[in-house]
Amino acid sequence: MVLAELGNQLSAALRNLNESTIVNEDTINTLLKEIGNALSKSDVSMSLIIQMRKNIKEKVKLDQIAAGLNKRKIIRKVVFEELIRLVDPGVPLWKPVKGKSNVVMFVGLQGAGKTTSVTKLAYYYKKKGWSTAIVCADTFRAGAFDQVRHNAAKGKIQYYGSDTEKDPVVVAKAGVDIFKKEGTEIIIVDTSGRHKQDSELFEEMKQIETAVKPDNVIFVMDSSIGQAAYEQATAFKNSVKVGSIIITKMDGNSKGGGALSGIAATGSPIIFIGTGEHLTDLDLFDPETFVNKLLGNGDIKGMLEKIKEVIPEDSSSLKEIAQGKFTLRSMQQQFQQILQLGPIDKFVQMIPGMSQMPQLQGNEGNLKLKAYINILDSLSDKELDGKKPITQKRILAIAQGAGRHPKEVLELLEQHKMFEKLIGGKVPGGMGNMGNLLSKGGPKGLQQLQNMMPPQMMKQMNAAGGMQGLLNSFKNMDMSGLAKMMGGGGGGGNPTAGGNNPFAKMMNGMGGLDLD
Ligand SMILES: Nc1nc2c(ncn2[C@@H]2O[C@H](COP(=O)(O)OP(=O)(O)OP(=O)(O)O)[C@@H](O)[C@H]2O)c(=O)[nH]1
Repeated sequence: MVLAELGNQLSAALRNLNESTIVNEDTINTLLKEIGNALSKSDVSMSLIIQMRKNIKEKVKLDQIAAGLNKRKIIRKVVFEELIRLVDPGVPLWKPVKGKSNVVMFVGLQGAGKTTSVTKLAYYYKKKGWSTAIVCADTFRAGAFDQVRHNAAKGKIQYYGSDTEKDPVVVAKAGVDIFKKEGTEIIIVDTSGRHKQDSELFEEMKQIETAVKPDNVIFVMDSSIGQAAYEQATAFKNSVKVGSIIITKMDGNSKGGGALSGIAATGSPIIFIGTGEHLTDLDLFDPETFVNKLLGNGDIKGMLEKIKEVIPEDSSSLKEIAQGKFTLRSMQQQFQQILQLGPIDKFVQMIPGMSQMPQLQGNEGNLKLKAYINILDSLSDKELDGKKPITQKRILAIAQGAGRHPKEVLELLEQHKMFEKLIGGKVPGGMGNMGNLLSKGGPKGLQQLQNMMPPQMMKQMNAAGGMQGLLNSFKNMDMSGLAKMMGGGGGGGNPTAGGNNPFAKMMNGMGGLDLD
């Protein structure tokens, strides 16, 4: 993950603060030094670091903190606020207006990820019910229009471009006019990549801006840009009215701090981050969530949003779950929905403390899920609905039909039995009531789910058996181990172990949702 190293070092600095026996000026100076070093190693510009250290110093006045107040907590809060300030210039986010044409122009350095992000953004709004279109005004790079054509086709998005017209201003204006006339709500203009030194290309960019009068100019920045970020971003800001930022390739391993300096240079807020090459690899940016993830505190908000996106409130499997039933068909439906969450590894990273686990790279969870879906697809309707038992002979036939090992079929059936028990409320501390929450309440139910999460989640997670075991459970889709570890009691363990532990309940609840 980009900025992972920075996150580790900042977390370590804050841990040192927690572990220090006394808190005095020396403690603060040491902390500031460690934070400064971490930021500097990640390519954050020196002027930003100096400013941040000054701000922290000014806000933390040890001699003015009343006796009895927790100094460490106050310092941590100030550091957190200042980290947020690094990624949040405090400017309101641009929001398109429904029912009118909103023109968005993309600018950025060559290869920053503009064309990819243009399609992702168009797709994002399309999925939310907006009419969207792409205009390719990159007449400079050979193949740019083909790339737009190809990407747009993938997302079934309207597009405009020209194979013959060489003047990008003409193409941009013509495309925007056409889509405006059609009443398209989001019209995104992709422009060619340019470098600070390309004065001609910068002039051309200004002309496109004048011609299409964008409601928002989005500056696309590659997270690996490094120290050059500030200067480059300033050059763009001085030429066109940069209103928002998208940082791309956040799924990579770059240091990432340079991009943070780019934010300061433009004074514009980040609206999205690119987290992969696929159409859906675009995440809304929320400064607080970002810093929480950076410090390994997880992203519960994002996790709930994702669940809300893929599990419809009227899902028949949720209705069944609410009634304490869980058939293999429900399991099949839920697995399919979970796959829509994207890579499971990414999802798991939203859980506190797991964002920086190197073991989470890869796609094993999804492969397992797909294997299970293959097996479930080989079942007959009666078997899926629990109207016919699955015999030994059938297990062999199902395995053959799905192209999987019979052991995996057995494993799946065992998992199903365990979920069935949990959902049926046969396991104390199980998820009987979770199905209700989610199926009846929809988003409200999710809110309740969120409320059930204890603040000391991380502590409990560690106390409950350690990260590695938990991680393995996630990766192996082994809910029984996970439930046991959380004190829940699935899969033949002590069924009463869950007690009133809310975290155990939550994990059991997730078991019912097949999030693992
Ligand atoms: N891993 C990853 N790759 C990305 C992301 N965004 C873009 N890319 C890749 O980055 C490369 C360049 O992306 P483009 O969208 O072509 O970049 P561009 O800014 O339009 O390029 P020019 O038109 O030449 O300026 C492509 O290989 C993309 O697949 C991202 O968020 N993550």
